Amino acid sequence: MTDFLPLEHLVAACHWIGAKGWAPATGGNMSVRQDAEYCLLSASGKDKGSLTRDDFIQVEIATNSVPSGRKPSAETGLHTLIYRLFPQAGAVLHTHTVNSTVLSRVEKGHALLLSGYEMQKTLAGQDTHLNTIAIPLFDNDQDIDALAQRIETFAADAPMQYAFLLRGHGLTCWGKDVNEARRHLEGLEFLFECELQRRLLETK
Ligand SMILES: CSCCC(=O)C(=O)COP(=O)(O)O
Ligand SMILES: [Zn+2]
Repeated sequence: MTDFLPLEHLVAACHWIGAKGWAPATGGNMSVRQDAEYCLLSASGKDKGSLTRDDFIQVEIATNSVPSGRKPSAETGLHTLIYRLFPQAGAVLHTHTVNSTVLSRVEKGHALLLSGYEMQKTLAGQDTHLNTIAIPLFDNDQDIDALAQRIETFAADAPMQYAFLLRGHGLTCWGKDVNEARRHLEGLEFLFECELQRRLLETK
């Protein structure tokens, strides 16, 4: 994979995610779009904080087929779904943070609602704390094809932007490029921390 700058950006993002402790014990996976047909996905089962460019595997977006025969992320089907649903999505980051894991269990509804936070403006197109941002929240499933199908069905009726949460599992977010996906991840993670602390304090 020579001279593909977005992959360099993705590898740097993986190292940053690892340093933050947001992909512990091989959790998490990351990808970047190559073109309309292919993406590059992190290899399954590796420490995502120390990936190199050789740890990224080409996957066909339409079919999840892997020309090399190597083993990309077990959650490949969620990344390719995002690239199919959103032709403008250029990168996808999935993390296992404590905040997203706990908050997605504490919240019993089908979305996490965020409002009143200035940091909502870290999300593309948001220009005020007065909006309510709904991050869809899906029950986790070990059957990734079934999970992807559930998310696709939801997205057909309710346009998704930025991210979704998997209950007790983590956050999957995306952006037009690696930098935007990274900003969405950092912004959402900050908002989740605020929301968790607000809920803790307000229930005392
Ligand atoms: C080790 S955590 C369980 C699997 C998971 O949720 C994950 O994000 C990592 O899976 P991968 O196959 O991408 O390594
Ligand atoms: Zn995961």
